[in-house]
Amino acid sequence: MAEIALPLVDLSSFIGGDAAARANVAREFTKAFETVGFAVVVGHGIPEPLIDETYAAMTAFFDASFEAKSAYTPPEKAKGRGYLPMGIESVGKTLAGETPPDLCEALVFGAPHREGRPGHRPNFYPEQPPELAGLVKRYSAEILKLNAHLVQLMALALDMEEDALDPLHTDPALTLRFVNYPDQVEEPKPGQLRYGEHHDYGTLTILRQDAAPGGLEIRDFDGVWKEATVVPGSFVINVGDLLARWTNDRWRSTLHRVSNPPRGLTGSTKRLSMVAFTGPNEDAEITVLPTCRSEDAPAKYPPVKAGEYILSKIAASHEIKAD
Ligand SMILES: O=C(O)CCC(=O)C(=O)O
Ligand SMILES: [Fe+2]
Repeated sequence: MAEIALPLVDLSSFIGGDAAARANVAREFTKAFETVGFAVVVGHGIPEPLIDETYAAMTAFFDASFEAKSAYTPPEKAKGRGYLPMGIESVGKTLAGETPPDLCEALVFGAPHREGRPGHRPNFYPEQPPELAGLVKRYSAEILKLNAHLVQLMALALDMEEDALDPLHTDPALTLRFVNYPDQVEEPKPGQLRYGEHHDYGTLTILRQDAAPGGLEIRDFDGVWKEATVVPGSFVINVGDLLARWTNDRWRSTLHRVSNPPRGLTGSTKRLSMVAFTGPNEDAEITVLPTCRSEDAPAKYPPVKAGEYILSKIAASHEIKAD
């Protein structure tokens, strides 16, 4: 499998830099998303100890028994919150037809910053390990801070004033998905992957991956699957369908998947990812940006409401069988 080094962007000179430094980062950002649809960011400002502690708490949660974890599966068996055991999701389904279930289990939290508000379904916080709930809330708050920088970087990178998109992100969408990909004792079925090929749905996805074998692969321009190299201390950021649409496909929502580890490494291939899917305010109207259309390249998409668009994508392709 060929490897691809994703374009590396150092955010520290955006977060703390002057106008010239910020413009430079914006140029790198747009180049990455116009070509690969993915970037690796360092200098992101999220404290490494918090990331490590959250990772360790999630490892402890997934190491618990199936019975203990299942106490946090919501009755509706939908993807938006709680514990999702292995066997009920097959993300590649709509693209590749009926495919065997993905070889992962997940713990999902919907927008912790909206908790307690009318209409917000409560999240399920495991009681063990006891530090997990607090860590999820702190991690979520840090991701939101980073996202606020990324929203400004996005605006600048798309040739707007850097605060142009702020009003659409006063209460941003956020889903946190912690995913455990167990060591594969049994050989996967034909066509079965850790996580099947898919696009993300929102604007930017912010992913912390570890260095376990059997990792992220992206489909490059040439149609060839390539393994993304892992940069310690970084986040992988990629463009989702809503953002591609917003930019009239100037930025790419690139197909990606998580591969199975080599059989020869069985015994040491457990992988844990921490994924944050972000989006604008639920009621934001997403109309192709004026800087991404022209007389020669008119808008390809009618306006949509951000929240409705993401929900319809989830409903269409992540349909889950209730038993
Ligand atoms: O675990 C990973 O590296 C990627 C997961 C992913 O693509 C997703 O959750 O959408
Ligand atoms: Fe993804």
